[in-house]
Amino acid sequence: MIVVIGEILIDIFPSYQRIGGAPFNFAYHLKQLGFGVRFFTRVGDDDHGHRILDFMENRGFDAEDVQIDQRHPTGTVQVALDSNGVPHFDIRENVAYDHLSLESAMGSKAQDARMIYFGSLIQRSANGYGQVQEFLRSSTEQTTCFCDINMRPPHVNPRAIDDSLHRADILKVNEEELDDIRRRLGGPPSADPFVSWLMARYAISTLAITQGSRGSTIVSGDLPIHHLMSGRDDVVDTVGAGDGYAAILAAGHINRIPWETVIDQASVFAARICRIPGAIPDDEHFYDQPRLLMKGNANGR
Ligand SMILES: OC[C@H]1O[C@](O)(CO)[C@@H](O)[C@@H]1O
Repeated sequence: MIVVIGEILIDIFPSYQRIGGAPFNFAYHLKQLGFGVRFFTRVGDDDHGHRILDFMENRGFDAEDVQIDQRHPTGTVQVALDSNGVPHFDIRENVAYDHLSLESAMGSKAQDARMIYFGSLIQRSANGYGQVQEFLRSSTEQTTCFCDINMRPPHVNPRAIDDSLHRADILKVNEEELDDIRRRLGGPPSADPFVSWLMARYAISTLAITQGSRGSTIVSGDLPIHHLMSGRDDVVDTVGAGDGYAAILAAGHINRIPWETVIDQASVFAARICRIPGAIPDDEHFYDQPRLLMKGNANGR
């Protein structure tokens, strides 16, 4: 079982609306790939919240894991796109997910999950920070903690970043986020020594760095593995590309697929997410190929 905690929200683009939020996007992909997933989140008792609940129930999520907040609205984000489809997010504050309670998750078997995914946006509020960190503290040693730092200034809580890095076994960041972390922490000024320093300081076993249309790098063990892209074509928007990448990374880790294969598949999947509006596809056949490719491998790691 993979346990995902965090926000779900409505991405409001200039001419369409999509369900989003990095934890939800991640959870959705893994569920479609055939993994057992529980997703703990919170929505408002409003039209957006009802739409989200209907959607999740239709796609087989457990509605009991979705709290309904009577006082705060469902999270929304205004998304503006530049000419390359790269988003600028204007994220509404004090919404339902900021008031998530993980009490029911802590009272269940969720701490025994094989993997827990968490991010940093939900930790912008004192409540979200406290809940996430308490949940992580109560997890067992066997659980892999997958942390996706989503720096969305000004929605950044520096203490949450530091604590989250301490909890992370697998860390996924983009290159701007890595720079931001470097500025906050100090450490070696150049890229490779900083990565080694960061991984040693926080006992991170695997670090993935996405570099937009230029590719990505996975560092796990001694050698970094690079994947170079030859640019992206047909981009609608890049919203959720990193979340798709993270989902394939998690699937590859769980099924012990060699990182060389994982990085290729994660890159292909992220590029496909860029060709659809928003972060998750409508077409259920979207997952046919990755579902086959990400099924364990006898020659795996
Ligand atoms: O963090 C806010 C934004 O990030 C995303 O999750 C994509 O990674 C969007 O769906 C959301 O609006």
